[in-house]
Order: sequence, then C-alpha cells, then structure tokens
Amino acid sequence: MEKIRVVVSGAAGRMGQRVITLAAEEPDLAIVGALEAPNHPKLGQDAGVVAGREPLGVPLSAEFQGKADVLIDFSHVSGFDSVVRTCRNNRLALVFATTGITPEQERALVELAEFVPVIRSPNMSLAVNVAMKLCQMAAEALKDKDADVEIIERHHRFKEDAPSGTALQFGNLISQIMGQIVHRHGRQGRPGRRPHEEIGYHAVRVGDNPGEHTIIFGLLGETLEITVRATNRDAYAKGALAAARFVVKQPPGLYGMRDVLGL
Ligand SMILES: NC(=O)C1=CN([C@@H]2O[C@H](COP(=O)(O)OP(=O)(O)OC[C@H]3O[C@@H](n4cnc5c(N)ncnc54)[C@H](OP(=O)(O)O)[C@@H]3O)[C@@H](O)[C@H]2O)C=CC1
Ligand SMILES: O=C(O)C1=N[C@H](C(=O)O)C[C@H](O)C1
Repeated sequence: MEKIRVVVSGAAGRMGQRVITLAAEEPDLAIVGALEAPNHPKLGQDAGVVAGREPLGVPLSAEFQGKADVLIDFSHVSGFDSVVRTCRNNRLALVFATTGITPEQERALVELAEFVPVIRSPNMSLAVNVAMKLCQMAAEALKDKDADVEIIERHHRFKEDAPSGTALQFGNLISQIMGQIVHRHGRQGRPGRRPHEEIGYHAVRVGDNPGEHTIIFGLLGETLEITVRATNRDAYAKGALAAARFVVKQPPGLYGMRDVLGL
C-alpha cells in the first residue's frame, strides 16, 4: 500500500502535535514534513519528540523540501503566504484549518484551488459539521417566525482570533437562509431594542476550553438552542486526517468538510 505523504504546518502547536501523534498511528499515512515559523525555537528538533512520542526522523523546519501529497495547516495567519507557496510549488493538496484569515487571503485560497485540491474549513469536527446542518434546518423552519439568532462561543485563553471561525460560519450559513444583514459583535452601552435583522456574536475566553458553540434561536415564549462541545482536540485532528485522505483523490477545486463527511 502506498502511504499518503503528509506535511504538517504549525507542527509544534496544540493542533499540530495532535495531528502528528494521531497520523503516526495510521498505517496509510506517513509524516514527511513538519513546518514551523522561521524563528521558532524548536526548529531542527524531531517532530515526533516535540509532539510527545517516539522520534519520527522528521525535523521541524521552516521550508518543505522533498516529495509529499498533502499539507495540513493548523498554524497562524502570518504563515499563510508560505503555505500557499509551498502547495503551489510542490503541487500539494491542502487541508486548510487555520482561522482568522483576511478576505484577501480567502481569495488567494480560491486561486490556489485552480491548481491543487483544497479543503478549507474553520472546523474539522464531525459533531460541529452535523450541528451546522441542524442549524440550517432550524433556520429554514424559523425564517419567517421572528426568531432572534445569537451565537456564543467559548475557547481557551490562548486563542488569538474572535469570534471563532466556526461561529462566523454558523452565522453565515444561517443568514444566507434567514436574511439577517447585520453581524453584531457584543453589545454595550444603550444599543436599544434588538433589531430583527441582526445576528449577535459573543466570544468567551476561559482557561483551556478546546471549543464550544451555542446557537440560540429565540422566539417569544420559547427558545431553541443547539450546543456542540469539544472535550479535547482529537475530533479536529481526526477530521483533518479524514480530509487529507479525501482531498488527495480529488481534482483541483475548493472543498469543505461536508464533502468529506457526505453531509
Ligand atoms: N479548523 C479546525 O478544526 C480548527 C482550527 N484551529 C485553528 O488552527 C490554528 C492553530 O491553532 P492551535 O494549534 O491551537 O494554535 P497554536 O498557537 O498552538 O499553534 C500554531 C503553531 O503554528 C506556529 N506558527 C506561527 N507562525 C507560523 C508560520 N509562519 N509557519 C508555520 N507555523 C507557524 C506557531 O508557532 P509559535 O508558537 O512560534 O507562534 C505554533 O507552533 C488557529 O487558527 C485555530 O483557530 C484550531 C482547532 C481546530
Ligand atoms: O482556536 C481553536 O482552538 C479553535 N479554533 C477554530 C475556530 O476558530 O473556529 C475551531 C475550534 O473551535 C477550535
């Protein structure tokens, strides 16, 4: 069996370490590259050891050299150009999981997808993607019923972007159906009576929370809430490995986790 050759970007980070650890246990996957920021203090160290397991023989490096099939990126917006360049120059499929990118970077991913297959999703977890489908069902059923939509997300204190990419995707999917035109981030002072045509986002940052989203559909007299909660990061890492297996078989184009999960 030919193994799928995987490069992990953000390899020393919280997600990168879990992706490396879980991929190393899979017989059909081989880690062949581990990328980190050019100034990272652990450059040169073995990626397996950095992830807390036995050595893999793959040192952390700032640039990828060699042959590979797919790059899985859980890094940082500052590494975006380097990720795109690496995939384009080496013809690597891309699983792009980093959040907080700019609209210009979004467009760059669309352009990259003309050359290589790309999966872009702010959340690789099965439960989150099922929750997105449930929210779309709720939005369809409630679109003419005067429902207020608010999204609360909770994450660990180290998270840099807010609201989460996942919260924004929940909001976009819902507003495409219900038609809200304002995306309001928090409230303070005297914003006045809540207008119907907005979605509210509230980002909570606490301790080591690996990620939690609650989507509220508020009616007069009753409330529907859909909550999805990670208890650790492995659902994201497993989703990224499933995405890698899927994307290497696709022609160039932009795909989402729905394509991977058949939702
Ligand atoms: N789609 C999904 O399912 C999920 C997405 N995420 C997203 O993934 C990203 C990473 O999350 P997390 O692992 O918690 O973050 P971490 O900060 O723990 O890890 C990010 C890693 O990327 C490194 N890095 C920074 N700049 C570069 C660069 N230029 N090139 C390569 N690596 C770089 C960081 O190094 P340094 O420490 O030196 O900065 C760090 O080691 C975030 O955007 C997060 O929102 C997270 C979980 C799930
Ligand atoms: O930074 C995180 O941790 C996470 N980020 C993603 C996001 O911004 O949606 C996905 C997940 O919630 C964990």
